[in-house]
Amino acid sequence: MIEVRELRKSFGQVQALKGISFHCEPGKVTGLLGPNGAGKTTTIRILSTILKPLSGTATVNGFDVVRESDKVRASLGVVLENTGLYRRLSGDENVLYFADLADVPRGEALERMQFLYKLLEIDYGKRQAGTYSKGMAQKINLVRSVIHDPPVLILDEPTAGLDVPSTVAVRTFVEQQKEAGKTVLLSTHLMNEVELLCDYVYIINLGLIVAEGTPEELKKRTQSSNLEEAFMKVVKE
Ligand SMILES: Nc1ncnc2c1ncn2[C@@H]1O[C@H](COP(=O)(O)OP(=O)(O)OP(=O)(O)O)[C@@H](O)[C@H]1O
Repeated sequence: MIEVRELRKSFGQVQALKGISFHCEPGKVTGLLGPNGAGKTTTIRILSTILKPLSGTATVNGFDVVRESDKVRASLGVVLENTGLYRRLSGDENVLYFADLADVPRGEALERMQFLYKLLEIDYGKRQAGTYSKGMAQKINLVRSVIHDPPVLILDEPTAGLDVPSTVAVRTFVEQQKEAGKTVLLSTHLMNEVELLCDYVYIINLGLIVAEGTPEELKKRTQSSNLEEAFMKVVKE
């Protein structure tokens, strides 16, 4: 579960978040959509405890992102476009290093790693991460993000710059996490991704939530034949 209430954040004169509220439920994929500069990354950085809000509250798995940041981090898997893998380590070593940091027993970590490798068709875990293509690295990054089996998963543009097979792998992963009952927050610019994956969507613009609903509701409300059109109408308003 993620609960965000009246979250505000400024960078100097720029009001990146002007009091946004939303929530994400277990077993659902919630989309956070918005044009460039809308405030999506700022929101995700606050939820990941990298940034502190100016005011308002946010909880992840019931823990406050400011007062209980350790518990929030333990509850969270975060996938960013930049994978940040250690290039000199193999994929396996990257994954297991994270498992160690999260105090996951080795047997459990290996079992989970093998399950996810199979799901994502990873057969290159023994190779140095520095030799991976972007898609290969992102798939290892997905495994690493959930090796501690967190109840909440946040993905920021997880398919940016990936080819079709890698994009499909990311989607398979998101669907599996949803089926496993995880709370998933997905930030993306890709409307077909939203249509395929998201149960509920919040559209953010200029630091405010300007619309919310299921993809179907948003299309209906804006009398649009597709989500891209609905998005454009909402953002222009
Ligand atoms: N560290 C920072 N210093 C100054 N301004 C910032 C900083 N981080 C974000 N901003 C500003 O805050 C606003 C929201 O930015 P944010 O990165 O959250 O948007 P976004 O929705 O993630 O955009 P994109 O889709 O381009 O990634 C923008 O006006 C941005 O320029």
